Amino acid sequence: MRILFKNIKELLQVRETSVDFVSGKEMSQLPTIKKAYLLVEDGIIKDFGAMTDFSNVETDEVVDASGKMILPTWCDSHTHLVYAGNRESEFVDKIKGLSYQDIANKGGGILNSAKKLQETTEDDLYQQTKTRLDEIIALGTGAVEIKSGYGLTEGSELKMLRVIRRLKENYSLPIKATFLGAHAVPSEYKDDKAGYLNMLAEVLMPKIAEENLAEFVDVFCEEGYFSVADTEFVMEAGKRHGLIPKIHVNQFTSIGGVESGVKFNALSVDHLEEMTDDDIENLKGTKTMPVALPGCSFFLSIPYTPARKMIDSGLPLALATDYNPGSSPSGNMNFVVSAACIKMKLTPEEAINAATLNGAYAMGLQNQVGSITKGKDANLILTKSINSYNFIPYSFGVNQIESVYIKGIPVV
Ligand SMILES: N=CN[C@@H](CCC(=O)O)C(=O)O
Ligand SMILES: [Zn+2]
Repeated sequence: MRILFKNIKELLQVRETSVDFVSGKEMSQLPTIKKAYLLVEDGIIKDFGAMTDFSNVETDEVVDASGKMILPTWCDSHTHLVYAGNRESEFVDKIKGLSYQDIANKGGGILNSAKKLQETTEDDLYQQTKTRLDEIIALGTGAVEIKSGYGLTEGSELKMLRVIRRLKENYSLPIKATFLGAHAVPSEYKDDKAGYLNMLAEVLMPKIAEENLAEFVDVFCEEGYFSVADTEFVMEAGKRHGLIPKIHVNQFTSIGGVESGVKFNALSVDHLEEMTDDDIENLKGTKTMPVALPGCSFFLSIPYTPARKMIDSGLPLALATDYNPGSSPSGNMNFVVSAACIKMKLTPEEAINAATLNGAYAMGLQNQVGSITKGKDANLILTKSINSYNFIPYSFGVNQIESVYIKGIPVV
Protein backbone atom coordinates (compact mmCIF):
# COMPACT_ATOMS: atom_id res chain seq x y z
CA MET A 1 0.00 0.00 0.00
CA ARG A 2 1.52 3.29 -1.15
CA ILE A 3 0.31 6.76 -0.23
CA LEU A 4 1.76 9.90 -1.76
CA PHE A 5 1.42 13.25 -0.04
CA LYS A 6 2.14 15.92 -2.64
CA ASN A 7 2.41 19.72 -2.73
CA ILE A 8 3.07 19.83 1.03
CA LYS A 9 3.53 23.49 1.90
CA GLU A 10 6.30 22.57 4.36
CA LEU A 11 7.51 19.18 5.58
CA LEU A 12 8.90 19.59 9.11
CA GLN A 13 11.54 17.77 11.13
CA VAL A 14 13.24 16.19 8.12
CA ARG A 15 16.31 14.18 9.09
CA GLU A 16 18.15 12.39 6.30
CA THR A 17 19.92 10.22 8.84
CA SER A 18 18.57 9.33 12.23
CA VAL A 19 19.78 11.49 15.13
CA ASP A 20 19.30 10.37 18.72
CA PHE A 21 18.40 13.82 20.10
CA VAL A 22 19.32 17.48 19.78
CA SER A 23 20.79 19.66 22.55
CA GLY A 24 21.60 23.29 23.24
CA LYS A 25 21.92 25.44 20.11
CA GLU A 26 21.05 22.48 17.82
CA MET A 27 17.56 22.66 19.28
CA SER A 28 16.93 25.91 17.41
CA GLN A 29 17.39 24.16 14.05
CA LEU A 30 14.28 22.54 12.65
CA PRO A 31 15.12 21.13 9.22
CA THR A 32 12.26 21.48 6.72
CA ILE A 33 11.54 21.13 3.00
CA LYS A 34 9.16 23.62 1.40
CA LYS A 35 6.86 22.45 -1.44
CA ALA A 36 7.57 18.83 -0.63
CA TYR A 37 6.35 15.33 -1.30
CA LEU A 38 6.32 12.35 1.06
CA LEU A 39 5.89 8.75 0.01
CA VAL A 40 4.66 6.14 2.51
CA GLU A 41 4.82 2.42 1.80
CA ASP A 42 3.17 -0.15 4.06
CA GLY A 43 3.11 2.28 6.97
CA ILE A 44 6.75 3.28 6.70
CA ILE A 45 8.35 6.48 5.37
CA LYS A 46 9.79 5.43 2.02
CA ASP A 47 10.91 8.67 0.41
CA PHE A 48 10.56 12.46 0.58
CA GLY A 49 11.98 15.54 -1.06
CA ALA A 50 11.15 18.71 -2.95
CA MET A 51 8.31 18.52 -5.50
CA THR A 52 10.78 19.71 -8.12
CA ASP A 53 12.71 16.44 -7.61
CA PHE A 54 9.65 14.23 -7.63
CA SER A 55 9.48 11.52 -10.27
CA ASN A 56 6.20 9.73 -10.75
CA VAL A 57 5.61 6.44 -8.97
CA GLU A 58 2.59 4.17 -8.86
CA THR A 59 0.50 4.80 -5.77
CA ASP A 60 -2.74 3.56 -4.24
CA GLU A 61 -3.70 6.95 -2.90
CA VAL A 62 -2.67 10.58 -3.37
CA VAL A 63 -3.26 13.29 -0.77
CA ASP A 64 -2.93 16.84 -2.04
CA ALA A 65 -1.51 18.80 0.93
CA SER A 66 -1.48 22.22 -0.77
CA GLY A 67 -1.37 24.97 1.88
CA LYS A 68 -0.87 22.38 4.65
CA MET A 69 2.11 21.15 6.62
CA ILE A 70 3.19 17.66 7.64
CA LEU A 71 5.22 16.87 10.73
CA PRO A 72 5.91 13.72 12.75
CA THR A 73 3.27 13.04 15.39
CA TRP A 74 3.99 14.21 18.95
CA CYS A 75 5.97 11.84 21.18
CA ASP A 76 4.52 12.05 24.69
CA SER A 77 7.14 10.44 26.92
CA HIS A 78 5.42 10.95 30.31
CA THR A 79 1.79 10.07 31.01
CA HIS A 80 -0.34 8.41 33.67
CA LEU A 81 -3.10 7.55 31.21
CA VAL A 82 -4.43 4.59 33.24
CA TYR A 83 -6.57 5.95 36.03
CA ALA A 84 -10.08 5.55 37.37
CA GLY A 85 -12.56 8.39 37.59
CA ASN A 86 -11.12 11.84 38.15
CA ARG A 87 -10.32 14.36 40.91
CA GLU A 88 -12.67 17.21 40.04
CA SER A 89 -13.48 17.89 43.68
CA GLU A 90 -9.80 18.41 44.52
CA PHE A 91 -9.69 20.88 41.64
CA VAL A 92 -12.26 22.99 43.47
CA ASP A 93 -10.30 22.65 46.76
CA LYS A 94 -7.28 23.91 44.90
CA ILE A 95 -9.15 26.93 43.55
CA LYS A 96 -10.15 27.68 47.14
CA GLY A 97 -6.50 27.83 48.15
CA LEU A 98 -5.31 24.34 49.11
CA SER A 99 -1.91 23.31 47.72
CA TYR A 100 -1.03 19.94 46.10
CA GLN A 101 0.58 18.89 49.40
CA ASP A 102 -2.42 20.12 51.51
CA ILE A 103 -4.74 17.99 49.38
CA ALA A 104 -2.46 14.93 49.70
CA ASN A 105 -2.25 15.44 53.48
CA LYS A 106 -6.03 15.30 53.86
CA GLY A 107 -6.25 11.93 52.06
CA GLY A 108 -6.63 13.26 48.53
CA GLY A 109 -4.01 13.11 45.83
CA ILE A 110 -2.39 9.89 44.65
CA LEU A 111 -3.97 7.81 47.46
CA ASN A 112 -7.42 9.02 46.42
CA SER A 113 -6.78 7.85 42.84
CA ALA A 114 -5.39 4.56 44.18
CA LYS A 115 -8.57 3.89 46.15
CA LYS A 116 -10.72 4.51 43.06
CA LEU A 117 -8.50 2.34 40.89
CA GLN A 118 -8.45 -0.55 43.36
CA GLU A 119 -12.28 -0.58 43.21
CA THR A 120 -12.36 -0.60 39.39
CA THR A 121 -12.31 -3.76 37.27
CA GLU A 122 -9.61 -4.29 34.66
CA ASP A 123 -12.20 -4.10 31.86
CA ASP A 124 -13.63 -0.83 33.09
CA LEU A 125 -10.14 0.60 33.54
CA TYR A 126 -9.26 -0.48 30.00
CA GLN A 127 -12.32 1.29 28.59
CA GLN A 128 -11.62 4.50 30.54
CA THR A 129 -8.00 4.50 29.37
CA LYS A 130 -8.90 3.68 25.77
CA THR A 131 -11.10 6.77 25.65
CA ARG A 132 -8.13 8.91 26.75
CA LEU A 133 -5.78 7.23 24.30
CA ASP A 134 -8.20 7.85 21.42
CA GLU A 135 -8.48 11.46 22.56
CA ILE A 136 -4.71 12.09 22.56
CA ILE A 137 -4.19 10.35 19.21
CA ALA A 138 -6.80 12.71 17.73
CA LEU A 139 -4.71 15.57 19.15
CA GLY A 140 -1.64 14.36 17.25
CA THR A 141 0.14 12.01 19.66
CA GLY A 142 1.68 9.07 17.83
CA ALA A 143 3.89 7.49 20.51
CA VAL A 144 3.24 7.41 24.22
CA GLU A 145 4.67 6.22 27.53
CA ILE A 146 2.19 5.13 30.20
CA LYS A 147 2.93 4.58 33.90
CA SER A 148 1.42 2.43 36.61
CA GLY A 149 1.45 3.96 40.10
CA TYR A 150 -2.22 4.33 41.04
CA GLY A 151 -2.52 0.70 42.09
CA LEU A 152 -0.09 0.59 45.02
CA THR A 153 -0.93 -3.05 45.78
CA GLU A 154 0.41 -6.11 44.03
CA GLY A 155 -2.88 -6.86 42.30
CA SER A 156 -3.72 -3.33 41.29
CA GLU A 157 -0.28 -2.44 39.96
CA LEU A 158 -0.42 -5.59 37.82
CA LYS A 159 -3.95 -4.66 36.75
CA MET A 160 -2.67 -1.29 35.48
CA LEU A 161 0.25 -2.84 33.63
CA ARG A 162 -2.03 -5.43 32.02
CA VAL A 163 -4.29 -2.63 30.81
CA ILE A 164 -1.24 -1.07 29.16
CA ARG A 165 -0.33 -4.43 27.63
CA ARG A 166 -3.83 -4.71 26.19
CA LEU A 167 -3.51 -1.25 24.67
CA LYS A 168 -0.20 -2.29 23.09
CA GLU A 169 -1.94 -5.29 21.54
CA ASN A 170 -4.84 -3.28 20.16
CA TYR A 171 -3.15 -0.13 18.87
CA SER A 172 -0.49 0.34 16.24
CA LEU A 173 1.24 3.35 17.75
CA PRO A 174 4.28 2.57 19.93
CA ILE A 175 3.41 2.41 23.63
CA LYS A 176 5.98 2.00 26.42
CA ALA A 177 5.07 0.88 29.93
CA THR A 178 6.64 2.16 33.14
CA PHE A 179 6.35 0.55 36.56
CA LEU A 180 5.79 3.36 39.08
CA GLY A 181 4.97 1.33 42.19
CA ALA A 182 6.99 3.90 44.18
CA HIS A 183 4.53 6.70 43.46
CA ALA A 184 3.31 7.06 47.07
CA VAL A 185 3.42 4.95 50.23
CA PRO A 186 0.00 3.23 50.53
CA SER A 187 -1.82 3.58 53.87
CA GLU A 188 -1.31 -0.12 54.73
CA TYR A 189 2.43 0.56 54.78
CA LYS A 190 2.34 4.08 56.22
CA ASP A 191 4.72 3.17 59.03
CA ASP A 192 6.74 0.72 56.98
CA LYS A 193 8.01 2.37 53.83
CA ALA A 194 10.97 -0.06 53.68
CA GLY A 195 8.52 -2.97 53.76
CA TYR A 196 6.60 -1.47 50.83
CA LEU A 197 9.79 -0.93 48.82
CA ASN A 198 10.85 -4.50 49.53
CA MET A 199 7.50 -5.77 48.31
CA LEU A 200 7.99 -3.79 45.06
CA ALA A 201 11.48 -5.19 44.57
CA GLU A 202 10.97 -8.77 45.78
CA VAL A 203 7.38 -9.56 44.81
CA LEU A 204 6.25 -7.24 42.03
CA MET A 205 9.37 -6.71 39.95
CA PRO A 206 9.98 -10.44 39.36
CA LYS A 207 6.36 -10.81 38.18
CA ILE A 208 6.66 -7.77 35.91
CA ALA A 209 9.88 -9.15 34.43
CA GLU A 210 8.39 -12.61 33.98
CA GLU A 211 5.30 -11.31 32.17
CA ASN A 212 7.33 -8.63 30.35
CA LEU A 213 4.90 -5.99 31.57
CA ALA A 214 7.17 -2.91 31.59
CA GLU A 215 10.24 -1.42 29.97
CA PHE A 216 10.93 1.29 32.55
CA VAL A 217 10.92 1.82 36.31
CA ASP A 218 10.00 5.14 37.91
CA VAL A 219 9.98 6.68 41.42
CA PHE A 220 8.46 9.90 42.78
CA CYS A 221 11.65 11.28 44.34
CA GLU A 222 10.33 14.10 46.51
CA GLU A 223 10.08 15.25 50.11
CA GLY A 224 7.14 13.44 51.72
CA TYR A 225 7.26 10.66 49.11
CA PHE A 226 10.54 8.83 48.37
CA SER A 227 14.05 9.95 49.38
CA VAL A 228 17.16 9.77 47.22
CA ALA A 229 18.16 6.56 49.02
CA ASP A 230 14.71 5.05 48.35
CA THR A 231 14.98 6.13 44.73
CA GLU A 232 18.37 4.48 44.34
CA PHE A 233 17.01 1.31 45.96
CA VAL A 234 14.19 1.16 43.40
CA MET A 235 16.41 2.02 40.42
CA GLU A 236 18.90 -0.63 41.50
CA ALA A 237 16.19 -3.27 41.90
CA GLY A 238 14.60 -2.20 38.61
CA LYS A 239 17.88 -2.61 36.78
CA ARG A 240 18.29 -6.11 38.18
CA HIS A 241 14.92 -6.91 36.59
CA GLY A 242 15.75 -5.36 33.23
CA LEU A 243 13.85 -2.10 33.82
CA ILE A 244 15.49 1.17 32.74
CA PRO A 245 15.02 4.09 35.17
CA LYS A 246 13.00 7.21 34.30
CA ILE A 247 12.29 9.26 37.39
CA HIS A 248 9.97 11.97 38.77
CA VAL A 249 12.30 14.48 40.35
CA ASN A 250 12.64 18.14 41.43
CA GLN A 251 8.91 18.85 41.17
CA PHE A 252 8.81 20.80 44.43
CA THR A 253 12.32 20.48 45.89
CA SER A 254 15.83 19.73 44.71
CA ILE A 255 17.09 16.94 47.00
CA GLY A 256 19.78 15.30 44.88
CA GLY A 257 17.61 13.05 42.72
CA VAL A 258 18.90 14.46 39.43
CA GLU A 259 22.46 13.49 40.32
CA SER A 260 21.25 10.01 41.29
CA GLY A 261 19.30 9.63 38.06
CA VAL A 262 22.43 10.46 36.07
CA LYS A 263 24.48 8.07 38.20
CA PHE A 264 22.04 5.26 37.41
CA ASN A 265 21.93 6.16 33.69
CA ALA A 266 18.25 7.07 33.85
CA LEU A 267 16.85 7.50 30.37
CA SER A 268 15.08 10.64 31.55
CA VAL A 269 14.58 12.85 34.58
CA ASP A 270 11.15 14.42 34.54
CA HIS A 271 9.43 17.51 36.06
CA LEU A 272 12.46 19.66 37.04
CA GLU A 273 10.39 22.66 38.06
CA GLU A 274 13.04 23.39 40.74
CA MET A 275 16.56 23.25 39.33
CA THR A 276 19.78 24.34 41.00
CA ASP A 277 22.94 25.17 39.07
CA ASP A 278 24.38 21.87 40.31
CA ASP A 279 21.42 19.96 38.88
CA ILE A 280 22.05 21.55 35.48
CA GLU A 281 25.77 20.84 35.75
CA ASN A 282 25.08 17.18 36.60
CA LEU A 283 23.09 16.68 33.41
CA LYS A 284 25.72 18.09 31.07
CA GLY A 285 27.34 15.63 28.67
CA THR A 286 25.11 12.75 29.82
CA LYS A 287 22.60 10.56 27.97
CA THR A 288 19.84 11.38 30.45
CA MET A 289 17.07 13.46 28.85
CA PRO A 290 15.56 16.25 30.97
CA VAL A 291 11.78 16.31 30.46
CA ALA A 292 9.62 19.36 31.21
CA LEU A 293 5.91 19.07 31.91
CA PRO A 294 4.44 22.56 31.45
CA GLY A 295 0.84 21.31 31.74
CA CYS A 296 1.58 20.43 35.37
CA SER A 297 3.10 23.86 36.08
CA PHE A 298 0.06 25.49 34.49
CA PHE A 299 -2.48 23.38 36.38
CA LEU A 300 -0.81 23.53 39.80
CA SER A 301 0.43 27.13 39.43
CA ILE A 302 3.96 26.07 40.29
CA PRO A 303 7.14 27.31 38.54
CA TYR A 304 7.88 26.22 35.00
CA THR A 305 11.04 24.20 34.36
CA PRO A 306 13.83 26.74 33.65
CA ALA A 307 14.09 25.43 30.11
CA ARG A 308 15.64 28.55 28.59
CA LYS A 309 18.51 28.40 31.06
CA MET A 310 18.93 24.65 30.54
CA ILE A 311 19.02 24.84 26.74
CA ASP A 312 21.33 27.86 26.88
CA SER A 313 23.64 25.74 29.06
CA GLY A 314 23.84 23.19 26.24
CA LEU A 315 21.32 20.65 27.56
CA PRO A 316 18.69 18.84 25.50
CA LEU A 317 15.04 19.03 26.55
CA ALA A 318 11.93 16.96 25.87
CA LEU A 319 8.35 18.06 26.46
CA ALA A 320 5.54 15.78 27.67
CA THR A 321 2.01 16.15 29.04
CA ASP A 322 2.13 14.26 32.37
CA TYR A 323 -1.56 13.45 31.63
CA ASN A 324 -2.93 12.42 35.07
CA PRO A 325 -5.97 13.16 37.24
CA GLY A 326 -4.15 15.19 39.90
CA SER A 327 -1.62 17.57 38.42
CA SER A 328 -2.27 17.68 34.69
CA PRO A 329 -5.66 16.37 33.55
CA SER A 330 -4.91 16.98 29.89
CA GLY A 331 -2.96 15.03 27.28
CA ASN A 332 -2.91 17.81 24.71
CA MET A 333 0.62 18.04 23.32
CA ASN A 334 -0.39 21.06 21.21
CA PHE A 335 -1.09 22.97 24.40
CA VAL A 336 2.23 21.75 25.87
CA VAL A 337 4.10 23.07 22.82
CA SER A 338 2.30 26.42 23.11
CA ALA A 339 2.97 26.67 26.85
CA ALA A 340 6.66 25.88 26.28
CA CYS A 341 6.88 28.80 23.86
CA ILE A 342 4.73 31.23 25.81
CA LYS A 343 5.81 30.45 29.39
CA MET A 344 9.25 28.88 29.02
CA LYS A 345 10.44 31.05 26.11
CA LEU A 346 11.28 28.22 23.77
CA THR A 347 11.20 29.12 20.10
CA PRO A 348 8.74 27.11 17.99
CA GLU A 349 11.71 25.20 16.51
CA GLU A 350 12.97 24.25 19.98
CA ALA A 351 9.51 23.27 21.17
CA ILE A 352 8.84 21.09 18.10
CA ASN A 353 12.22 19.36 18.50
CA ALA A 354 11.46 18.81 22.19
CA ALA A 355 8.00 17.36 21.48
CA THR A 356 9.06 15.04 18.65
CA LEU A 357 12.68 13.92 18.32
CA ASN A 358 13.71 14.40 21.95
CA GLY A 359 10.43 12.94 23.21
CA ALA A 360 11.07 9.82 21.12
CA TYR A 361 14.53 9.49 22.71
CA ALA A 362 13.00 9.78 26.20
CA MET A 363 11.08 6.55 25.40
CA GLY A 364 13.93 4.78 23.60
CA LEU A 365 11.98 5.15 20.35
CA GLN A 366 14.39 7.39 18.44
CA ASN A 367 14.85 4.81 15.68
CA GLN A 368 11.13 4.37 15.13
CA VAL A 369 9.41 7.78 15.41
CA GLY A 370 10.10 11.49 16.07
CA SER A 371 11.32 12.63 12.65
CA ILE A 372 10.67 12.36 8.93
CA THR A 373 13.39 9.82 8.18
CA LYS A 374 13.29 6.94 5.72
CA GLY A 375 12.47 3.69 7.50
CA LYS A 376 10.62 5.29 10.43
CA ASP A 377 6.90 4.75 11.06
CA ALA A 378 4.66 7.04 9.02
CA ASN A 379 3.07 8.55 12.12
CA LEU A 380 2.17 11.96 10.81
CA ILE A 381 0.24 15.12 11.55
CA LEU A 382 -1.33 16.84 8.54
CA THR A 383 -2.22 20.39 9.57
CA LYS A 384 -5.05 22.55 8.32
CA SER A 385 -4.04 25.35 5.94
CA ILE A 386 -1.66 27.56 7.93
CA ASN A 387 0.75 30.26 6.98
CA SER A 388 3.79 29.11 8.96
CA TYR A 389 4.52 26.48 11.59
CA ASN A 390 4.76 29.27 14.18
CA PHE A 391 0.98 29.31 13.99
CA ILE A 392 0.79 25.93 15.79
CA PRO A 393 2.06 27.24 19.17
CA TYR A 394 0.76 30.77 18.53
CA SER A 395 -2.89 29.75 18.20
CA PHE A 396 -2.94 28.08 21.62
CA GLY A 397 -6.07 26.13 22.47
CA VAL A 398 -7.09 25.95 18.80
CA ASN A 399 -6.75 22.66 16.97
CA GLN A 400 -4.71 23.12 13.79
CA ILE A 401 -4.75 19.40 12.96
CA GLU A 402 -6.68 18.17 9.94
CA SER A 403 -5.63 14.50 10.05
CA VAL A 404 -3.45 12.13 12.03
CA TYR A 405 -1.86 9.08 10.40
CA ILE A 406 -0.56 6.13 12.38
CA LYS A 407 1.55 3.74 10.29
CA GLY A 408 0.22 5.50 7.21
CA ILE A 409 -3.45 4.97 8.11
CA PRO A 410 -5.63 8.00 8.81
CA VAL A 411 -7.12 7.70 12.30
CA VAL A 412 -8.65 11.19 12.36
N1 LIG B 1 4.09 14.04 40.97
C1 LIG B 1 3.83 12.86 40.94
N2 LIG B 1 2.99 12.22 40.12
C2 LIG B 1 2.09 12.87 39.18
C3 LIG B 1 0.86 13.42 39.82
C4 LIG B 1 0.14 12.38 40.55
C5 LIG B 1 -1.19 12.81 41.09
O1 LIG B 1 -1.34 13.89 41.68
O2 LIG B 1 -2.13 12.01 40.93
C6 LIG B 1 2.84 13.93 38.40
O3 LIG B 1 3.75 13.55 37.67
O4 LIG B 1 2.56 15.11 38.49
ZN1 LIG C 1 4.11 12.15 36.28
